[in-house]
Amino acid sequence: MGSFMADFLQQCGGCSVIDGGFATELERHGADLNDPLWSATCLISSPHLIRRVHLDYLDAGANIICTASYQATIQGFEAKGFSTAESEDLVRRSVEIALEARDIYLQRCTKDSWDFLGSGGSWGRPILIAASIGSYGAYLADGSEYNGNYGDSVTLETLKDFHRRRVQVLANAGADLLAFETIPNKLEAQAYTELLDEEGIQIPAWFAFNSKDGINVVSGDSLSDCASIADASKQVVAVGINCTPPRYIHGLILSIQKVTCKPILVYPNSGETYDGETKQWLKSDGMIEEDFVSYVRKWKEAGASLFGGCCRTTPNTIRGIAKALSLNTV
Ligand code: MET
Ligand SMILES: [Zn+2]
Repeated sequence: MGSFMADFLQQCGGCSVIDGGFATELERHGADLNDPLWSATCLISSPHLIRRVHLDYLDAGANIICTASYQATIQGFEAKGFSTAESEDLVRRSVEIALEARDIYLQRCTKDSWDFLGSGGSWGRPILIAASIGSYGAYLADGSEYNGNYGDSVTLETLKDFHRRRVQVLANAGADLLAFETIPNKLEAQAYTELLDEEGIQIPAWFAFNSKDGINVVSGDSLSDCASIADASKQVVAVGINCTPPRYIHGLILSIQKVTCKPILVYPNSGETYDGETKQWLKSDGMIEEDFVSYVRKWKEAGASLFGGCCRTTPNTIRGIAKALSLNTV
């Protein structure tokens, strides 16, 4: 795993572009995600829309696309009446759709190379498929991915048992890496590193934590402790932050850097906050997309090398980031 990310970043010219908000982009296209499976409900009802959103992000310049599996759990599909085998197929399908999108995109680039060269000449850029894994809190769908409060009855073993089969299925489905996202506490980070090891997972992983105060991860656990757990795992090839307001990112990068030399990734949300009761996103700090993109320079200076967006960011955000990085204006 040692040089996986270094090699990839080198092929990308030093920095790489991650995609933007996936679930919220499905919603913008009209998908109804008011369901315990959230975006994963589209694996059942509208795989074409999933493929479309992946393609939109590739067209916008992303080097890494994250699959629709964030909230796709075997337990969640079983609760809807699917058999275990069908549930595992649906989880696997999330990777297959992303692989299809990459194939379609690359074929189109070969055929329409004129358009492609016209759009910035990024022909042949490397593209990775990251199999998304949301936290146990995301499966509970009760907001606990934003407070990391699982209660005393949830132990390291509970979390390992919960995640084990999905991690195996996703790791064997053809993805290039596993993206553990929105990790709310130390216990879950520890469970992931142990699982990667115990299951002999053959592909690398990244760990992305979330914060709501700009200092600690959302549970209140220390970010340094969390990032150190990631640093200690040979399988982990990048560590960072996702789904966190842009204004906190700079400081968080600096604290991650104190405990790891691994590449740092950041893919913040739009800066709006989600109101679980009204199920609406509220503008909180007047962040507009141009501001977000202009922050990339600061984040790069602070030491991050993979940049993208999370909830409520769009292909436009990603186009802005890709352009800024390719023009070396950041
Ligand atoms: C709540 S964070 C969601 C992350 C996931 N990759 C998505 O964009 O849908
Ligand atoms: Zn998000």
